[in-house]
Amino acid sequence: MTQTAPAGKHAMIAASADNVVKTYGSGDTVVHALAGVSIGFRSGEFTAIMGPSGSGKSTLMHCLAGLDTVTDGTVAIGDVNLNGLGDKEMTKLRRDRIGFVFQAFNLVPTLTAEENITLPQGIAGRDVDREWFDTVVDRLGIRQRLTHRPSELSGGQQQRVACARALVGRPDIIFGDEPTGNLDSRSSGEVLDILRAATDEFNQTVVIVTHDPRAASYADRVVFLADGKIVRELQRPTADDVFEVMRNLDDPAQTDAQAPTPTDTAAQQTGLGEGN
Ligand SMILES: Nc1ncnc2c1ncn2[C@@H]1O[C@H](COP(=O)(O)OP(=O)(O)OP(=O)(O)O)[C@@H](O)[C@H]1O
Repeated sequence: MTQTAPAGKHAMIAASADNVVKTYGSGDTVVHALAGVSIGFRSGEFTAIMGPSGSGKSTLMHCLAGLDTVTDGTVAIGDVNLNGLGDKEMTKLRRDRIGFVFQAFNLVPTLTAEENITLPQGIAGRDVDREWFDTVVDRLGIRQRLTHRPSELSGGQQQRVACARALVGRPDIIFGDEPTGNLDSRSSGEVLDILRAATDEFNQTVVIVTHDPRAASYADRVVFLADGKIVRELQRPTADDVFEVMRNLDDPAQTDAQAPTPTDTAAQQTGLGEGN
C-alpha cells in the first residue's frame, strides 16, 4: 500500500473525552446520559462502543464529534479542545478533521457516487487528491459505480460510497453511528472489512457505535457503556466474548458483577486501555 502513516502516529490520541458529563432536562425529568466518561482513542485504532439501549453510546459519540455539547468535562479532537469553539470553528473542525458514516448512508440522492464522495472537499474549497481518490475507490471496489446515483446502488454499495466519502478527506477520525445497522449480514461484512482495512492499511482512526457483537469483533478495542459510564473494555475480542459481556450488561442482576476490574479501571483513568 502506498499510503503510510507518519512515524510515531500510533502514539497519538485522535480524540479524547475527559470526565465528560452530559445531562438532559432538569428536576424530576433530569437524565444523566453521560456520568463522567474518560477515554482516549489512539490514532490508527478501530474502536467499537457498545452497551444497552439508553446507556449513552450515541451521546458520547455526538459529544466527541462536536455534534452535541457537554454539560461538564472536556472533549478534544487531537489537541483541540472542542469546548471553547464557536459555531464557525466547530463547523470547520468537523469538515476538516472528522469523517462520518451514518446508519442511513446520508448520500445526496441527486448526485452520482463520485459527486457524493468529493462533495465535502468541494464544500471545503479543497482540491481532491486524485491519487488518493483512486486508491480509496479501488480499495472499496466501487469504481464501476461512480456514475450511479444512490437509488441505483444497493445498501452495501451506498455505505461503501459513504465510507469513501469519509476516507477521501483523510480525517483525523471517522465516526460510524451504527454503520451496519441497515445492512444484511453480507453487506455488513463488506463494510466492516473496509473499516478494518482503513485502520490496517491507511492507519485511519475509526470509532463506531454498534449493537452487533459480530461488528464489534472487527475492532481492536471494544468499550462497554452502562448507565452513562464505561464499565468494561475488551481488546481484540471475538463476537462470543462481546456477546457474553452484553448478555451480562443487559441483565441488571449481573451488572454489579461486571464492575471494572483493576485493569479496566486503569484503562479508564488513562483512557487508553491495555497495550500502551
Ligand atoms: N435530546 C435528549 N433529550 C433528553 N434525553 C435524551 C436526549 N438524547 C438522549 N437522551 C437520553 O439520554 C440517555 C442516553 O441516550 P443515548 O441515545 O446516548 O443512548 P444509546 O446508548 O445510544 O441508546 P440506543 O442504543 O437505544 O441508541 C437515554 O436515557 C436517552 O433517553
